[in-house]
Amino acid sequence: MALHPVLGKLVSKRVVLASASPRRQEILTNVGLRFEVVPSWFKETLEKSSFAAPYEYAVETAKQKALEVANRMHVKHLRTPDVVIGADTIVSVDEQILEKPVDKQDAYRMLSRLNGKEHSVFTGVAIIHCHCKDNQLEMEITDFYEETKVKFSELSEELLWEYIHSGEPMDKAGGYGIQALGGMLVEYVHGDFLNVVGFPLNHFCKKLAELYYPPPKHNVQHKKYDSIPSVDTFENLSDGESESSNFTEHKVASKLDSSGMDSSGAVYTSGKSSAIRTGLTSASKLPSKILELIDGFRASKALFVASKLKIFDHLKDKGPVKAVDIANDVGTSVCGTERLLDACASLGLLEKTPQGYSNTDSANTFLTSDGKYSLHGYIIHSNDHLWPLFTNLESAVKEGSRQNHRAFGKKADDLFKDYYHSPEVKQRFMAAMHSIAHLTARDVATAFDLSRFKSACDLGGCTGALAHELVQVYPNLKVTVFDLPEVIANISYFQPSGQHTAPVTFVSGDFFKDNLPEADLYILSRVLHDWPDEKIHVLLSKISAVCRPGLNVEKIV
Ligand SMILES: Cc1cn([C@@H]2O[C@H](COP(=O)(O)OP(=O)(O)OP(=O)(O)O)[C@@H](O)[C@H]2O)c(=O)[nH]c1=O
Repeated sequence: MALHPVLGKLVSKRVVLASASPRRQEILTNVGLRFEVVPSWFKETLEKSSFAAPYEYAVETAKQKALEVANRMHVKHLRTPDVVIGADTIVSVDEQILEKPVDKQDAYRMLSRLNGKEHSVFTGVAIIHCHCKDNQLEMEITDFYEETKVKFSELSEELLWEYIHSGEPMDKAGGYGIQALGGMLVEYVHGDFLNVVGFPLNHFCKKLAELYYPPPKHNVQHKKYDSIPSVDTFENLSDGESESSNFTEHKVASKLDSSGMDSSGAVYTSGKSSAIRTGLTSASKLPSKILELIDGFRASKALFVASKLKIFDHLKDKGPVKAVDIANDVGTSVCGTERLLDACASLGLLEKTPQGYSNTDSANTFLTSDGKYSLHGYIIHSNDHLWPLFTNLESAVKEGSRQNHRAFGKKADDLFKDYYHSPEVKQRFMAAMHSIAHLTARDVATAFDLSRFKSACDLGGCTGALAHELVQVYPNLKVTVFDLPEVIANISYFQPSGQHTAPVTFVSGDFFKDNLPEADLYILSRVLHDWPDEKIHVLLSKISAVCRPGLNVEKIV
């Protein structure tokens, strides 16, 4: 594929995406780019009237976002990245710039302006190459923008409000997301679709091609790339030609050698430049997805162990702490702890400074055990339960059976009896289900329009995390959580505090044996995968028998 050679140039670099936009992360991940995400703290408050054209505002904002991250990482974390990418997407209509709406009324104002008209979406992008010289940060900034024209159909007030109530507009420039429900509002798109979504991938690759494969000096005016050069063009470029650039193939190769990526040794240890020249061995061919899969378990295990040792709890609300102090408090070896902490820092879970280690924002939010959005329970379940099972995956494939006997020394005839046989395992399992359900509940609840349903039954709904979110999103919905008596007896610990619990009721029973509570909508979330086909058939038949004719059934699995 033609784009890979140029993205391959980034393989050995520490690339940072200075953006919190999940769409940008997805667009770049989808093409195999490996990067850290460090959202920028730059406030998007530049004076719009001081820019001659809307795109200049987007480019400057993108640049400021990237500069803020590059400087912060250099100064605060002593982790100077090689490349920082910043982006800013704006919508422009009638010479006005629209960014993300601040509330529903603002979204309505924006969508009304776009209604029935053509507008432009501009994304400004900044690519900053960083070098650290004598502890000084040196930066080379490249920026560009891309424009895409989008036309909205004539839309009724009712439709606009329905769209606004879906929640989709709120984190999107212009108040719409073309990639999801907002796509239904759009009559045509002229230009790069991904530019509207938040990142002009094609233009980005062209820029990288210009940077990494600059035209030879004697021929500058003839060798401007109008489009992304083909693979052949890249492979024909000799090392000598590339040496004229700061970003040479040679540098890529030597970095890969020294970084200890021994799994690629066959490619890179046969001599730096010759390795690059032979067909198989271009940096573009580095199978980064495969390497990630090979090494992925180490990263998971580092996270699991740090969570198990409650290192993120230990660092919560503290300034930097030295490895030796953490080791003393946790009761672990100093050398082992230091290595684990370093691994966590390189995985972006901790920050490391000469003063010691501290939690990143996302560690504080997701990895401490008592946070509102803590994933601690799910991590511990993954470590204590799923890890030993997956270790026996080979036997599971060969034998076609569960591996509980190998992993835990006893057969699992009924998975849930197994979970609930001891209070400790039950608590762990419920905490795991609660943490992942709580975190994803809002997305699940808003992925469907469930407003026509008056009552719902969440079968196997455990602690009610999804149920509580559903009644928030659909105030007219009453939700019953149906789960085993052992579960229902233990739910109080997980209930949200405050007023909003009234429409959720808990009923205990076994959904294979007992009558199901009456409801317009039945939800099976994280349930079906646990059971063999015969059991699923029993369950779905029971649901089908109690479903009332005339009401649609949504399936959330
Ligand atoms: C028009 C449109 C925009 N977006 C999103 O709108 C945000 C723009 O805001 P931003 O300020 O450029 O970025 P951000 O989300 O605040 O992140 P950051 O880079 O950290 O400032 C980005 O998310 C884009 O995907 C869509 O997802 N779909 C669309 O059709």
